[in-house]
This record gives sequence, structure tokens and C-alpha cells, in this order.
Amino acid sequence: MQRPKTKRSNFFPLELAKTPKPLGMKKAKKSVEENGGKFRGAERSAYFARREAAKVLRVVLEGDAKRRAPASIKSLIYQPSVRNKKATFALLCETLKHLPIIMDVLEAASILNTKWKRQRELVYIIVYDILFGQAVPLVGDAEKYLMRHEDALRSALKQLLSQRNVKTVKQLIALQEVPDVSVPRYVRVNTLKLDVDSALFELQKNYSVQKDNLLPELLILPPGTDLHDHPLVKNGSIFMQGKASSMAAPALSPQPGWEVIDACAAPGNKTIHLAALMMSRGKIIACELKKERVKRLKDTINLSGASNIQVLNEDFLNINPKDPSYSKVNAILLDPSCSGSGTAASRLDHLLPSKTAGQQDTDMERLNKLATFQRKALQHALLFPALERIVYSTCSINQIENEDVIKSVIPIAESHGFHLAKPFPEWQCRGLPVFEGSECLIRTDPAKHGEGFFIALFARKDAISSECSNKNKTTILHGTPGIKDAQRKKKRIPFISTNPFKMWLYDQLML
Ligand SMILES: C[S@@+](CC[C@H](N)C(=O)[O-])C[C@H]1O[C@@H](n2cnc3c(N)ncnc32)[C@H](O)[C@@H]1O
Repeated sequence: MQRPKTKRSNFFPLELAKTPKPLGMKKAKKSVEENGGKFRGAERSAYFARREAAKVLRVVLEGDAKRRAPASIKSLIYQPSVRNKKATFALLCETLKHLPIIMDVLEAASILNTKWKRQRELVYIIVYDILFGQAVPLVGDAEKYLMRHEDALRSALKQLLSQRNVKTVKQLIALQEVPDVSVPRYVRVNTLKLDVDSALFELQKNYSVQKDNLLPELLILPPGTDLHDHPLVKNGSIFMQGKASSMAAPALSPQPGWEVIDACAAPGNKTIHLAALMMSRGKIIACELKKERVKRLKDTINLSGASNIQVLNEDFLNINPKDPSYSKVNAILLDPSCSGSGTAASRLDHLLPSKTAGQQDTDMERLNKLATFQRKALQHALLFPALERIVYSTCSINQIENEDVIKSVIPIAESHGFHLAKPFPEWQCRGLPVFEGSECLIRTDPAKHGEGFFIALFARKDAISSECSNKNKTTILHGTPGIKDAQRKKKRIPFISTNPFKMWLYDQLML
């Protein structure tokens, strides 16, 4: 990958939130100044990009070691504190891609004392640059130290290639690589600020753009299109949101004037989508447990221009459905914390050391804990007296967080007068057939749609058709069921698995 050149000439990186400064950052400014301004142009940019990348790498590796990444690699890079985004992102991804090799090389070369081991993330980045990067001059103390050991590093790499029986580094990387999921860049037009045709017109000046055939406010651009600095993104006219995640709010179909709770709201992508569908009329209560995520939620709301959202820093489970202030709530969107297994590829999680090719999230204790909360939250949502519709969604591909949660609450839901309804009947990829009515559920397939997502809709009152769980009560939304639904019914065989690959395979066979 070619590292993009940066235009920045005079900057010092800002801090990533709450991150310590172990990577020579404290010395960075001094070091540059000590050099009497000798760092120029590309040298200076590369010097700082390495330090910014090292800071992000530390957060990523610490989170991965605890199996609790605080955010995806992409979202860490796109924090405002990382200023040299393109160069830092490229450097970070390339270093992560080569990380197993770099670690092996460093161990074999045995050149790190305690001082450099404390700065190992910066060392990894610099070793990447020395062994695999572009031939830019490396300035800085850590760089000089590692350059002195370049011969030892190169000979350790040569030894590694011969041990693994390959001739080139490319072949060595191929041994550890996972398939690339290349998906289009989706953007959702924020109709509170701009109409779809105007957004299309603007974007078409620079990109090839198409309208999505399912969601009218969604536009499709080529994979990898970088819009982070696009004026329409910066002014909140469009939001970069995947197709699957953009299906949750329309599945709820909130009406202008309704009262809606977004139970787990931050960072707020679906909250503002609800607001757009409601044309900012009525009221949305955006509930978020974590104080540190409330700011991000508020920023999203401000950027969107939505004026009907009240933010509540609260545990959704503590909201009393009997409180008169919630007596008119018509709909709830419940998008609770989940394993995120459906977005692992787009989050670049496959680059993390804990994820080797083909390995799945097998931490059943964690999954059980998540599923317990998800079930509890869904049961809680069912208690709001005036409720007509509830959407439950996750970005997980695990049955335990999806079909199993829904199946377990159906008896309680039915006792409150709810039934499973069928949003987007034309959508072919439906729930795993592990209970009668699972064809109402929506799944998206990471291999086909870029993300693995799950949506269930419970509805009360508006009984229309006879599909799904209770033949007299189920609602069909957005059209009529396709022929494939009938075929699926015929072909249904019992299937229970928590193995996502088996689940995809099953989906392929059923469609
Ligand atoms: C999957 S994210 C929601 C994403 C959001 N719906 C969006 O589309 O932008 C889940 C959020 O729920 C929050 N959360 C977790 N438990 C909660 C609870 N008991 N009450 C309210 N929010 C909670 C998490 O802090 C996290 O911000």
C-alpha cells in the first residue's frame, strides 16, 4: 500500500482521549525542536504519523488483549485528535498486517532492552517502516536506535522466510490472510437537511453514485470511497451508515408526531434516522447508559439538525414504564450492546492479533452475558403501556443474541398483545429457522451485504396478514412475501448452531 503524502507542515498530534503518553510523545516536540528545525516536509509528517499510529496501536492492542476493544480501528483513527488520518490509517493497517512477522523478527533479533520494550508500539511501527515501508529518511531517537540494528532485523527476517519455507514477505503474509470483504460505501441522506436528489447531484460530481433499491434515502458509492472530509458529511447532510444498520429505523416506521424511545442510543446513528423519518415532529427520548458516550450522541444529534430529541443519560432498565411521562410512548428502538460479530470485517478486526483466519468469537461466557442483558432489555421494552411497535436489532451474527433472544420473549410478548411482524418482506435473507415465525426476522449476511445484522419487529394492534408466529396476528410491511418464503417453508429443516460460518452456509442453501 502506498502511504499517502501529507500536506501538514506545522502540527503536534493531539491526545487520544484518556490515553497515556508512553510512546515518546512527550519527547516528540522537544526532539523536533532539539533538531533545530532540521525535520522538513515529508520527514516531519512521517515522524508524527508514526507516533500517532503508535498511540492508536497501543489502544487497539490493549483492547484486543482484554478482548474488549474500546472502539474499532477505524473509529479510533477518525477521532478528531488524530490529525494526519490518511497516513496514520495506512501505516497502522500495514503495521497490523505485518505484526506477527514484526514480532517474530524482533524476538529473533533480540535487540530490545526494557526502555524500548516499554515503547513497543512505536518500535513495531518503525520496524514496519524500516523493513517494509517506503525509503523515507527516518528521523527521531527510536528510529535511530532501530536503524543501527537494521542488519540484525533483516537477517532475522531472512531466517523467518526460510523457516516458513517461503521466498517473499508477500507469501508469508498470504499464510495468515483472511478474505477481504469489499462492500460498497453507503451513505444515508439526512432528509432533515437535504433531499435525496440534491445529495445525488452533489456526489455525482465526483463519484459514481446509485440509489439503493430498498431504502430511498440510501446512496451507494464504490467500495473504499473516503468521504470523511466531504462537505456534505461535515455539515450533516449525509451520514456514512451501512445498509443493514439503515434498515432498523424504517423497520420501526415511526410516524411524525409519535413518542419514541431509542433505548440504547449512542453514537446516535439510528436516533437521527428516526428523527428524519418523523420529520422532527413528535418526540424521541434517546437513552444512553454511558456518560462518556453521551457527548458523542449529542454531537451526532446537533450535526443532524434534529430538534425533537431529548437525551437521557440513564440505564434503560431504570426507566419506569408506569411513570406517567412514558404513558404515550408509541414505539421503542432497542439496539443494545452486542458482540459486534457481524461488523468484525468492516471494523478491520481481522487485523487484530487475537483474530487468526477462520477463528470465531467463542467466548461463550461473554455471549451469554450479552444475551441475558438483551433479553432483559427487550422484556422491559414490552412493558410500556401505549406501545405499538418495538424493533430489536444487533450487529451480531450469533444465534444466541438474535433468534434465541426473540424466541425466549415470544410468550411474554404475546401475553402483552404483541406478535412478530415482517418488515421488508421482499428481503430474502431472513432469520434462522429455529422456531415457527422466524421468517419474519431479518438477517444480513457479512459475505453478501458487508455486515451481519439482525432485526426483529414486534407489533401490537395493526394485524393485517397471516404469516409468521401467530397466523391471525402477523403484520406484513413494505410489500408482499416473495415466492422464496414459500420455498423456504417447504425446505425447513431443524438447525441450531452458534457457528456463524455454518449459519451463513445454511442461509445460502435456503435461498
Ligand atoms: C450498539 S450501541 C447502539 C448504537 C446506536 N443505536 C447507533 O445506531 O448509533 C449500544 C449502546 O447502548 C448503550 N447501553 C448499554 N447498556 C445500556 C443500558 N442498560 N441502558 C442504556 N444504554 C445502554 C451502550 O453504551 C452503547 O452506547
